[in-house]
Amino acid sequence: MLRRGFQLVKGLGQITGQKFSTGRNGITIRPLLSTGTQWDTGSPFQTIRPLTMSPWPFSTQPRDYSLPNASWSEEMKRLYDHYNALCEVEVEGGGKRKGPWRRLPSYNRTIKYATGGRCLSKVLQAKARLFTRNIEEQGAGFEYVVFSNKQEKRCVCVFQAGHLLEGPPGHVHGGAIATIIDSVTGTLASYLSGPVMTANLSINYRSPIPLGSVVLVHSSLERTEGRKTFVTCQVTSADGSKLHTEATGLFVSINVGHLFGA
Ligand SMILES: CCCCCCCCCCCC(=O)SCCNC(=O)CCNC(=O)[C@H](O)C(C)(C)COP(=O)(O)OP(=O)(O)OC[C@H]1O[C@@H](n2cnc3c(N)ncnc32)[C@H](O)[C@@H]1OP(=O)(O)O
Repeated sequence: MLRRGFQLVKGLGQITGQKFSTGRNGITIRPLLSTGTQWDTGSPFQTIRPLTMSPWPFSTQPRDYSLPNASWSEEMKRLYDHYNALCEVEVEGGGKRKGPWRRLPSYNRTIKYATGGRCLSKVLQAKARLFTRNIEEQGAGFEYVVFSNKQEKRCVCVFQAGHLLEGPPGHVHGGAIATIIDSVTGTLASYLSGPVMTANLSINYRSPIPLGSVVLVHSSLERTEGRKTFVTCQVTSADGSKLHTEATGLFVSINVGHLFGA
């Protein structure tokens, strides 16, 4: 029992990136370090609330996949530069200040404890990767960067679809399009409403997306109703002249304990 308790504490330290002090019997007393966003995970860790979550609970510095890499086409880089420039505005006297847009960093891992109320096995902990960031070869899968505008409650994603995302010959698979739409709308919903899960995604495919092309995924808040966040989404060609896909999404706010079986 004590041994199990110690394992839970050790595991929790891995989630939160914190060190916990232990008493003579190896029982947790209090966190030694407390920074970052507070997340109440519910059971099975009720004895050591309040929990705090560091932004990155792993020891090595993660790669930010939203930054340009060698696989990005000229079009992708141009659009990145365009939206990146909107993240800062010039002020009188020559300085700059933050603009209305933000580039959202993007990593290939989430927290180690993710499902079913149980700790993931060590193998899963080590191997789990975010679905959209799990292809090592640059440019082969999902290359994308999301910019958000909190004031206007919308975001735009610049998305370059790599050769491993083929569905119909020479064009992007519908499931891959659904994936990027879920990611972008989900990012907007969680940016505006905190932790959410996709409850419903409704997609109309209007025209195929050529493999290797760069498209824009626009997402806007439609409305919120209690725990429900409704968003809309349009995927267009880079110049906006062609509508490829449109979608609506419903995201339901969750207590993070939902993911831990609480
Ligand atoms: C920057 C960081 C980035 C992070 C960026 C990460 C981006 C990736 C985003 C990926 C997101 C995913 O893929 S998430 C993975 C796919 N999704 C899932 O696996 C979700 C599985 N479903 C669930 O866990 C659950 O059903 C929930 C959480 C969705 C809802 O369950 P619940 O919490 O018990 O809530 P419940 O009472 O059922 O519903 C609450 C309200 O929503 C309504 N509601 C619930 N489901 C539906 C539905 N399908 N269609 C219509 N309405 C619905 C209910 O009628 C109710 O309305 P009312 O009575 O209040 O009016």
